[in-house]
Amino acid sequence: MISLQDAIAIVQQSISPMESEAVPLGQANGRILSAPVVAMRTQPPFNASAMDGYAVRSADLADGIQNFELAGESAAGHRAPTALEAAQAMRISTGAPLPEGADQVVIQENSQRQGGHVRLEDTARPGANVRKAGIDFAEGDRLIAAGQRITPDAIALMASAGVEVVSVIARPRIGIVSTGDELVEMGEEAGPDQIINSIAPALVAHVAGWGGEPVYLGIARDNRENTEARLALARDFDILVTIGGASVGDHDHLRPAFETLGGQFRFEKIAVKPGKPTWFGCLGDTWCIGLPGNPVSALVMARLILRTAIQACLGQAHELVFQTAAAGTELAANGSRETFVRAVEDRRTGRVRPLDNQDSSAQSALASSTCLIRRPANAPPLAAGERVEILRLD
Ligand SMILES: Nc1nc2c(c(=O)[nH]1)N[C@H]1C(S)=C(S)[C@@H](COP(=O)(O)OP(=O)(O)OC[C@H]3O[C@@H](n4cnc5c(N)ncnc54)[C@H](O)[C@@H]3O)O[C@H]1N2
Ligand code: MOO
Repeated sequence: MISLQDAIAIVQQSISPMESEAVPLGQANGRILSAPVVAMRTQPPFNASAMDGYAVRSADLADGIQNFELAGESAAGHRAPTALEAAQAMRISTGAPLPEGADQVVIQENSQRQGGHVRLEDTARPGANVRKAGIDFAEGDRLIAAGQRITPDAIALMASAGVEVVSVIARPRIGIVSTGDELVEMGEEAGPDQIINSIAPALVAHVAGWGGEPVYLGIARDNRENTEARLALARDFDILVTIGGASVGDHDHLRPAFETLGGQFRFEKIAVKPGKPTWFGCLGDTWCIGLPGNPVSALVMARLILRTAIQACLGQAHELVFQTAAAGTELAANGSRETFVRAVEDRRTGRVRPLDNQDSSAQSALASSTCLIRRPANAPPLAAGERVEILRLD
C-alpha cells in the first residue's frame, strides 16, 4: 500500500494538461486561461470626470477666480462640446469626458449656479476628481496570466478591455459508473434489500464544481459481462471513475474486468482511512479512478484523488491546503493508515470536534461536518487544545 502523498504525486505526474479551446467570454466563468489576456483597449479611453460637478482649469482656482462663465455641458457618452478657456467652467457628469484645457473637477456640492455663471469654492488641485485615461489599464497591457481561473471580476476586466473570446483549457470529460446489484437510481422503486445510489449524483456535482464535465453512465450490475461493458465506455472519456466494487469481495468484479480489458494499475490501494481500496490506472488513453463503495470513503477520496486528477487535466497543481486548529477533545492514537476524521469547527472558539459517527457509510456525519481532521499514520494520542491539521470542506 502506498501513502496518500505518493498516490497524489503519481496522479499529478501521470496526467498531462488538456488542449486549449476558444470560448466566448460570457461562457468562460470558472475556466482556466491557457494564454495570457492582453488589453485591446485603454480604460478609461479618455480623461473622465470621477464626480458630478464642474470641470475647470486648476490654474484659474490658483489665481483666486471663483466666478466662472458656463461653457456648456459634458455628458457621459458624448465628446465635450468645446475646449475650456480661462475663467470658464463646464457642467460635467461622472464618467463624462473632460473638455480640453480642464484638469480638475469641482464637485457640485461646492458650487452655486447663477444663470450662465457658476460660483465655485475649491482650492487648486490639478487632477482632483479626474480619472486619467489609462488609469485602469492601457491597450497592450497584460491583464491576466495563463493558468488563472476566470472569475466574474476577471470577466468584467476582460469585457472592458474589449476581449470577446478567451483561450481556455478544455474541460476533461469525466465518465462516472456505479456498480452493485443493491443500487437503484433516485426516483426508482427500491426493493427491501436495496439502497439508493447516492454517490453518483454527489460526484456529478463535485466534478462540475471542480471544472470537469461529468457524464453519468449508470449502474454496472454485479456480473463480469456488465462490468466489462461499462468499463469499455472509458474510451470516450478523459477520466473514468468507478464507484464501489473496489475491494476483495466475491462480487467485486471491477479489478479483474479492468485487467481483462488491458487496464494497467498505477496503484491499487492507499494507506488512508477512509478510502483504502481506491485505485488508479489507465485503460487505453483514459485514466481510471476506482473509488470505494462506502459513501464517505468515496466522497473523501474524490476530494483527494479525483480532484487532483481533474486539476492535473487543467494544468493546475492541486495542493491540499491544510490549516491548523486546536482539537476540541482529546484524540486517540492513530493506526497505520493516515486518517481523515469527520469534524465540526466551532466558529466561536475555532476548536474542532470529531463527530461521534466515524463509520465510512455515515453520510449524515459527512454532510454535517465542516472539516476533516488529518491524523498522520501512527500519530500518538493528542490532548484537547493541541493543534491538529484540518482540511476544510467546501
Ligand atoms: N475483507 C475485506 N473487506 C473489506 C475491505 C478489506 O480490506 N477486506 N475493505 C473495506 C473497505 S475499507 C471499504 S471502503 C469497502 C469498499 O468496498 P467496495 O469498494 O468493494 O464497495 P462495495 O462493496 O461495492 O460497497 C460498499 C458499500 O457501499 C455501498 N455503495 C456502493 N455503491 C454505492 C453508491 N453508488 N451509492 C451509495 N452506496 C453505495 C454498498 O451498498 C456497500 O454498503 O470494503 C470493505 N470491505
Ligand atoms: O477505507 Mo474504508 O473506506 O476504511 O471504509
